Amino acid sequence: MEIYKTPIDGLIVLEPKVFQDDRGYFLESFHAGRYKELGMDAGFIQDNESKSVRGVIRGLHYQLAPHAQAKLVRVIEGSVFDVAVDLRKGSPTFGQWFGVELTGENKKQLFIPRGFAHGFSVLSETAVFSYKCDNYYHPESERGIIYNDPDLKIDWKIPEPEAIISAKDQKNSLFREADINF
Ligand SMILES: Cc1cn([C@H]2C[C@H](O)[C@@H](COP(=O)(O)OP(=O)(O)O[C@H]3O[C@@H](C)C(=O)[C@@H](O)[C@H]3O)O2)c(=O)[nH]c1=O
Repeated sequence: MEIYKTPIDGLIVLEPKVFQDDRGYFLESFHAGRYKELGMDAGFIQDNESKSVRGVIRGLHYQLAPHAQAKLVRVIEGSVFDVAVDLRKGSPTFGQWFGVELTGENKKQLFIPRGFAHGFSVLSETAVFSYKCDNYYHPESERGIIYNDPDLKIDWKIPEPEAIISAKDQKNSLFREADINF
C-alpha cells in the first residue's frame, strides 16, 4: 500500500496494492492492524454506500462531537473529486481544504479524521461511493456547510450550472457561521 501525506495533518491518501490476474483484480480495502500502524486508529462501526449521477455535489457534511465521525472513503465505480475541510479549532490548517480525485480505476482512498467536513462532486456519468465511519449516523448532530462557500472557494471541477444539490444541502450554513465544537 502506498501512503501519501497531504498538507493537512492527519488527512491521508492511500493506494492499496492491487493484485491483477486473468479473472480481474483483488485488493484489501481495509486492514485494521495495518491502518492503525499507519496512524489511522479509528474504530470503524458503520459502512455506507451511495450512487450519484454526474454533477452531483454531496456535502459538505459533518457531525458535532461527541458524534463526530472519522471516515475512510473510496470510489468503487466512476470518478469523484473528494474534499475534506479542516474544522479543528486550533489546527494550523483550520479552514483549509484538500481535494483528491478518487476513481474506480485509481482505487485511492482518503482517510479523514474527526473534525473535518466532507463532500464530493461526481465527475463521471455515475459514481458508486463507499465509506466507513467510526461513529453512527446521528441526524441531530448533523451539520452542513454550503458547497459554494465564498471563503472556502472550493473548485469542485464541475461547471456551476451543472451542479446538482439536494434540497437539504442547499440550506447548509456559511463556513463563517458554522456550528463547530471540535
Ligand atoms: C448519512 C446517512 C443518511 N441516512 C439517510 C438519511 C436520508 O434519508 C438519506 C440520504 O441522506 P443524505 O442526503 O444526508 O446523504 P448524503 O448526502 O450522501 O450524506 C453523506 O454525504 C457525504 C458527503 C458524507 O460525508 C456522509 O457522512 C454523509 O453525510 O439517507 C441514513 O439512514 N444513514 C446515514 O448514515
